Amino acid sequence: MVYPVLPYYTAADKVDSKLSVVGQAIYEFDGTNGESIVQAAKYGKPNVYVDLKVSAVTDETIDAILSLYNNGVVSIFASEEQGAQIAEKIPNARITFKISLPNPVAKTSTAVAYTSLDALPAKADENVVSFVYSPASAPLSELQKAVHNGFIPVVPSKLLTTEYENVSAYPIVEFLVPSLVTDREDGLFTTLVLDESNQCLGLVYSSIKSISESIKTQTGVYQSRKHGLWYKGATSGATQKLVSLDADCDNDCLKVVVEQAGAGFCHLNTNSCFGNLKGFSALEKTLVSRKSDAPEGSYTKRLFDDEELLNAKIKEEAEELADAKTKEEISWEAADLFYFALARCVKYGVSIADIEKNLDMKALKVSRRKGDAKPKFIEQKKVEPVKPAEPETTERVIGPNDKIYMNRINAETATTKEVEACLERPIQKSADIMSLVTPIVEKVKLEGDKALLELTAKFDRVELETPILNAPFDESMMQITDAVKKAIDISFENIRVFHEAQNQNEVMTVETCPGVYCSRFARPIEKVGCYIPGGTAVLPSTSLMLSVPALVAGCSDIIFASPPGKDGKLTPEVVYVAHKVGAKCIVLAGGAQAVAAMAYGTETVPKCDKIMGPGNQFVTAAKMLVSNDSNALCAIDMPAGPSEVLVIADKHADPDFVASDLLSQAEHGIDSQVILLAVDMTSAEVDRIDEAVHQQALRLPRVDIVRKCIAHSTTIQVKTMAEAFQMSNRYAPEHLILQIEDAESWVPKVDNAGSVFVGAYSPESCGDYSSGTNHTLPTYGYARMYSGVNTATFQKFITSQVVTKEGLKSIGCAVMDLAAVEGLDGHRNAVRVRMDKLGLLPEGY
Ligand SMILES: NC(=O)c1ccc[n+]([C@@H]2O[C@H](COP(=O)([O-])OP(=O)(O)OC[C@H]3O[C@@H](n4cnc5c(N)ncnc54)[C@H](O)[C@@H]3O)[C@@H](O)[C@H]2O)c1
Ligand SMILES: N[C@H](CO)Cc1c[nH]c[nH+]1
Ligand SMILES: [Zn+2]
Repeated sequence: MVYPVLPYYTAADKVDSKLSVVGQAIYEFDGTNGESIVQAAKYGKPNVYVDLKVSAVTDETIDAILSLYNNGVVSIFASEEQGAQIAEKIPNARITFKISLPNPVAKTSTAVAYTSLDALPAKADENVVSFVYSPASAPLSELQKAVHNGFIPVVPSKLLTTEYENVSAYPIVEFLVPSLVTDREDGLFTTLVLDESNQCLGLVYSSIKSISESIKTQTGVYQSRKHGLWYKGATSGATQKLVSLDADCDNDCLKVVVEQAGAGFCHLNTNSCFGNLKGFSALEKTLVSRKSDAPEGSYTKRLFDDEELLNAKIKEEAEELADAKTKEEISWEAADLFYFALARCVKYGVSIADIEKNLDMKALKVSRRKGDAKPKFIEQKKVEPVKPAEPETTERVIGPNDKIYMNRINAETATTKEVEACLERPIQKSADIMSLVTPIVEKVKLEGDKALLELTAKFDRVELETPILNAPFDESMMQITDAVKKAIDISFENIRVFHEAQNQNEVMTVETCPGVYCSRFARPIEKVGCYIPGGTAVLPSTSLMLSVPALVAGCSDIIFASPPGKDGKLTPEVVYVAHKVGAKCIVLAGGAQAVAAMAYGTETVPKCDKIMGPGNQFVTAAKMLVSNDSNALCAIDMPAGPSEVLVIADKHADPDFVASDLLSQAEHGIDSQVILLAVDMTSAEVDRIDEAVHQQALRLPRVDIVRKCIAHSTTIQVKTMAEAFQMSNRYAPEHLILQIEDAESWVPKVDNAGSVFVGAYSPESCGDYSSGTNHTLPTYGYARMYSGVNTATFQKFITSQVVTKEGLKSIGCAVMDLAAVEGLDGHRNAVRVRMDKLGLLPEGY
């Protein structure tokens, strides 16, 4: 049952919030005031009805009615004739037919409204909601009689709240009186108290007096069986704002909806008498309280303050939900999405009840009969506010049956901007990626192993019992074939030899002036973290590239980290290398969480002084994040992100070789990029490379990745070698391949690159695995200022000096003069006292 009175508002009436407890209202609609009805409907969130008061139902009226329905209007009260006209245009129109007695009742609707109180049927039809218009002069007793017979009186709103045309206002409670029944001896009404999300807070009792007080004060007031009237929260402070009142189907139980303040409803300080709220209501409550008093620096506070972070999380979780497949994954991802979505709602004061109201409103949507739309309506639909579309990507999509070829541009005819656009890396904006990675890093920092295990379950879809594998490693974990073992051993040795040659372990000493000896010596960094990627492909070669230089440098603790496979195990080749270099342990985790664990340490993961190694955008962003956190006290090698290659080729290059080099990097990942600078080549010559790319790509198992990478990779035709090197130096590629005549003679022109592959027989794969150079190299253009991993990456250099008496004589005055310029007398004095004792102090010092 709904509250048995329907307050009527004319266009001139002011909406009174007190009446919203009735939960419904009807507004007069003259064809022009639709917008204000929609606005009024939002006030107090009642069920909204509309009384149609137009002379004729025109197309404009229909448009306006459609808009009313679609903004949540429950039903339009209309004459039988106008109601029929509406129904003809809008198939699902919800109409309450106004029946003038003694006309026969045409039951074409689930609701009817009688236009006068006179000659009503004895009882309202149980299956139809029956309203009855009451004149302002109708005595309360007559209205109560109608209620008793099952009708809902439509009463001028003013009559319910104020003095109206010299008639005393009717207390709203009086409309409940004739309908409520109770079988209790004390005459009280059993009352359920609920919050706005329909969560039951508890069971109490009401009397007509307490209901009347409740409406008057707009708060929760009940009837205590021992203590009389009970103003909820009067002593505890846990007050209630009255939202609505209702009775159940047989009128013997009241439903009171409230907004509960303070600790909760129950005297035991729980949210409800059935314990604390759970699920959405609990989350909403927590977020609302965090919004007002989240501690500075907390994650929730950051979420509320940083719109970009919050929005990025919503998008990320939505994508993950879309990708989730199993029941567990879907519930996990949906929970994450709802959390961030609700945080955004709370930030803007939107409650779960508002969302539910919106859902109900959407369920009420109707549309015009097909083919009947008037041009004006179509235009209106066009301008309906829509969510701005995501910017469309201009990137080409290479489908499974399409030819796999690179974009092509001629630098001679293209603008500088167009060329630069082709050389832009296909990476996520750093602000976006940072906002994804920051909470991951924070979580591991705060929760240690627990977070590490949770994030591994989330991102790598594997549930582990421990995130660490400590040395000595079990033989069974490094079962590899002899051929692979031999390949690793050969590569190991070449890498060792090349990095040993770089080892500057001699003390370097220079006498800068007589008696002043300056030295520099290297010391290994003690604890080093080696990140070995394992997302789209596990890269045991990277474990060699990081740990062999660490071994050469003499680092005492070598810590590996690599994401485990779906079976929770590590690649045996990685374990074999870990064993070979004497690694202390292997962290079974990947991504930003592995980086955070090594940077801050956890219960099981040792804190590292420096983290090395390549990885995807999450890994690279996390490395940059922790290296900027002075609390982490952790350095990194460099930003080594998605692989990339730039090939400079001329007409002498073998198209198959060029294509194979481009593809060997394109297969790394969809965020990799490959660039070809074709120097003084004809279009036909470039076509041959394109053809080779297509043919070779089709034979690769990772062709799907290749397609996506090639779609944002370009061949740029340039005229001269000078132009090519200028462009390459600006791009600063991770790998530079020179497939040009007399390639070695061009090496001096290289200013910026991670590693250079010179001549037709130096494919990049050799450097990736076995030649001896390191494959962990700067990407994104960081080759302009960073070197690739080398032995020095694992060392720090300490300087020392010996200043003799003679030395003091050489530089003492210079030190004192500069200290005086800086106003640092203590510095000056440290030289002065010495020179004084030695009798070396010149006049004036
Ligand atoms: N520059 C170099 O020297 C060099 C060398 C070798 C490899 N690489 C590059 O390293 C990269 C390796 O990338 P990869 O993905 O294969 O392995 P990865 O180990 O770097 O990343 C995988 C991890 O990313 C995390 N992850 C995945 N999706 C995520 C998400 N939506 N949110 C948060 N975390 C997420 C997961 O935890 C997963 O373990 C490739 O781009 C390759 O080109 C570069
Ligand atoms: N080309 C990568 C560096 O960008 C390294 C690698 C490992 N395995 C194969 N390739
Ligand atoms: Zn590679």
